[in-house]
Amino acid sequence: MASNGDKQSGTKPPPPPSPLRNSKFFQSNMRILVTGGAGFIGSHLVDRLMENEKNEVIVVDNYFTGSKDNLKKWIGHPRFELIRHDVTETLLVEVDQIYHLACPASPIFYKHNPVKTIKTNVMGTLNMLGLAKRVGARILLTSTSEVYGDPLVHPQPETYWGNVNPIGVRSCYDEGKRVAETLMFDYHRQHGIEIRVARIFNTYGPRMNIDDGRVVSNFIAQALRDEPLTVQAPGTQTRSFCFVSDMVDGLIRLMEGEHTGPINIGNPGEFTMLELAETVKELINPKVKIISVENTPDDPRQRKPDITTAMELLGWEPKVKLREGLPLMEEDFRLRLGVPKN
Ligand SMILES: O=C(O)[C@H]1O[C@H](OP(=O)(O)OP(=O)(O)OC[C@H]2O[C@@H](n3ccc(=O)[nH]c3=O)[C@H](O)[C@@H]2O)[C@H](O)[C@@H](O)[C@@H]1O
Repeated sequence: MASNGDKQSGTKPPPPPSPLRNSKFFQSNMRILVTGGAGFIGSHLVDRLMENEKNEVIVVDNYFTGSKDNLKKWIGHPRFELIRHDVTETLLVEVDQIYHLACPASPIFYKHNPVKTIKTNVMGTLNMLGLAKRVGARILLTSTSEVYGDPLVHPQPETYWGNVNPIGVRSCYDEGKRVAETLMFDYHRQHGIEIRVARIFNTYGPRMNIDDGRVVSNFIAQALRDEPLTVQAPGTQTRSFCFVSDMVDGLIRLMEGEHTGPINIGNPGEFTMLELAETVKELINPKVKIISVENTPDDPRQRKPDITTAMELLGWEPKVKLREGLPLMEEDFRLRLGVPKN
């Protein structure tokens, strides 16, 4: 299919991996770099990668939205290394795989410093591609469903080119990720880099920043604090929420598989924001009020992944339903907010 650029003609063979890989005398582990590894999805990915004793994991993070707390169980582990580093600067490390996640992902954070957000997407991705080229590593970019903008096609397949405002307040993120995808495919075609591109749809789970402004974290924190659930108008806008363990499973399958992507990774269960608020109210705090508040510009009106490609090429589909995932996140938020269950 057209969206799987690995079949393109004219692609150069990939740069050779380190000679140590073929050494008869030295059996080294697989070295994996995770940028943004102290963040929400990144830290869950690190947990999964560390479970495999053949992996050494290097995390780089600038801690803008990530936190060392998310990785505390690995600090000091002989197969783990944590580096404070901003991906807009070059990085020289010897690795076999790069999971490139670094970028603020919550709208309030990425809009806080839009110039830095687009620099992270453009220069950060260029730097990681430069590294992949130098050391012959395979690189996976976590792109986003935001590349579809306010989609006119529903659900969104990878072949849809999107409906994005290039000069809006979300563009630093949406267009930033679109350029990052372009860079990935240009490096693949021009330099033979082994690439993987995932388009992540809204993801939730334990370790999300409590006050990061995203809808699931907002509603759960509000329900636990006995504050009204703030549904941004009109409330009929939809999203599809993927539990973080499913997301990590999809990312690893993509990295280990044979397809460049882009591939949508998300849960096709679609909910309006009003439905989500009602579900959180029912599951967590039936006494809480639901109120309507003003929305922000360019908010996509509907979003749902078409995951046919992920099912066919990766044998992947999400397992955790929203009603199963919300209580797991509630448990984590209760611990962090100090609100015990009655
Ligand atoms: O996962 C994705 O695909 C992308 O979605 C997010 O963007 P968005 O879907 O707008 O995420 P939220 O800020 O959680 O908003 C979702 C919906 O909930 C609504 N919302 C948000 C917060 C709130 O308190 N109440 C509320 O009704 C928003 O208006 C929006 O319609 C972020 O841009 C990225 O994390 C990510 O790449």
